[in-house]
Amino acid sequence: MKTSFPRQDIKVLLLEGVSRTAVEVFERAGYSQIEYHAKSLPEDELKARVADAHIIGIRSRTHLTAEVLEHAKRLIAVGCYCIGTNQVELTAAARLGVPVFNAPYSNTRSVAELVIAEAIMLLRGIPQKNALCHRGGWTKSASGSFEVRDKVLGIIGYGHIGTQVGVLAESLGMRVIFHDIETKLSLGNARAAGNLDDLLERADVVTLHVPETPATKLMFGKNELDRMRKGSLLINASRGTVVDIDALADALRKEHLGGAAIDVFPVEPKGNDDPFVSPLIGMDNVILTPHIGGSTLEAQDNIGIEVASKLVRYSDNGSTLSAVNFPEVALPEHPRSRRLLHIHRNVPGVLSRINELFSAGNINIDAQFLQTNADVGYVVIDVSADEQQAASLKDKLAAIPGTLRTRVLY
Ligand SMILES: NC(=O)C1=CN([C@@H]2O[C@H](COP(=O)(O)OP(=O)(O)OC[C@H]3O[C@@H](n4cnc5c(N)ncnc54)[C@H](O)[C@@H]3O)[C@@H](O)[C@H]2O)C=CC1
Ligand SMILES: O=C(O)C(=O)COP(=O)(O)O
Repeated sequence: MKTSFPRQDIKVLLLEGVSRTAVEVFERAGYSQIEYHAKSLPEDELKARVADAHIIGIRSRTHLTAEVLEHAKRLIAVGCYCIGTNQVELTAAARLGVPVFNAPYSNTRSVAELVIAEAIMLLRGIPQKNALCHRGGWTKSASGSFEVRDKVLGIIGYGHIGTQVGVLAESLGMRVIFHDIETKLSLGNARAAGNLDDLLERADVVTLHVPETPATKLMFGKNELDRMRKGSLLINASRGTVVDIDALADALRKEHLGGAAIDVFPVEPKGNDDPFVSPLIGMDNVILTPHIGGSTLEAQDNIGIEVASKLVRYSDNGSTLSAVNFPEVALPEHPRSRRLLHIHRNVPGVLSRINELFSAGNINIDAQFLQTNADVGYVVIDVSADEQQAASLKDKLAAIPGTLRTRVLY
């Protein structure tokens, strides 16, 4: 289908080494202006690179703050090639008329597998034994080494990842308890703990799977660590801001915890050439991984396809299905009509102004789709109009008070 804004004029900026499958999706769809960076960019360079970008693709490291987004004057959409979207100021993006997409499930299994592997390794004391062997030592002993069977796994945040971890853990014979702020359907024999303290007091291994929100920031500090059983183990593959890392280092030094596996940190290096600094460095009973919970080839390839496809679909057809900050509209193709998009602040009266415009111009509306959220209204109008009429309608739509963006798609 011919779009009114040629695809070859649409600039796609891809950062943080997103999978090449994303590039292939864009290229197959006719998008040829693709700027690809293997790293996240320092803020000044980011502001410069986003200035003429229509589509931006990032992973967890790039912070698209309101200030950065203000520099992206041509921005149509953002794709987070990951699950977390905390790195984007979602409300600011919505207020600029920019939908943000992610891949809510594509790396779920990868994180769950890593967590299970870490639970096994930690319960067997493998990190310490491995470190000692590398130093030429040898401690063949069963002391402090346990099977996972029959141990209690406490899952905090029983969402997509938490439930997958629970299912895998039960298949190994673990007893699963969980805590969530929402009421959740238990899978298998998992049971909701009475509350967070109850979970901490019962679990042999605690694993965190909450998103980064104001409520989860430092939700796991000295109090929570003190509540954990002596010798128990902590796994965090959620976000580095969730755990007070100094309090964790302290609990490990005092041997209150038996070990930990940490994949995410309050401050993470921007790329693979930058140094990693953490109070946990040098602790043999701690597995440190460089935020690779979701970094498997399977997950990254799927994420590349999933997010790029959502971005292409929005750019070509206007569909916002599964956008995380935007009214969701799934649109059929109407190739014989012209499609106009109108994104506006969600204030009373905009839709009637839009419809007045069409009736005054005697333009027939073939189909109309409207969805709103607290901040934004999104209207898609398919009309019988020629190219000139569509261009003039776009200008008139843009003049309606409260308008954030208008586009003629085709
Ligand atoms: N290490 C890595 O590479 C990866 C990390 N992640 C992180 O894992 C997080 C979780 O992912 P999903 O399971 O897909 O998200 P999800 O949204 O399906 O599940 C999160 C769960 O946490 C619960 N929750 C929220 N606030 C809570 C609180 N204060 N206390 C207890 N429960 C709370 C929610 O109700 C929900 O059930 C992501 O937001 C992301 O930050 C995701 C993928 C890869
Ligand atoms: O999916 C997520 O939320 C992750 O944390 C994975 O992030 P990444 O794409 O590896 O930077």
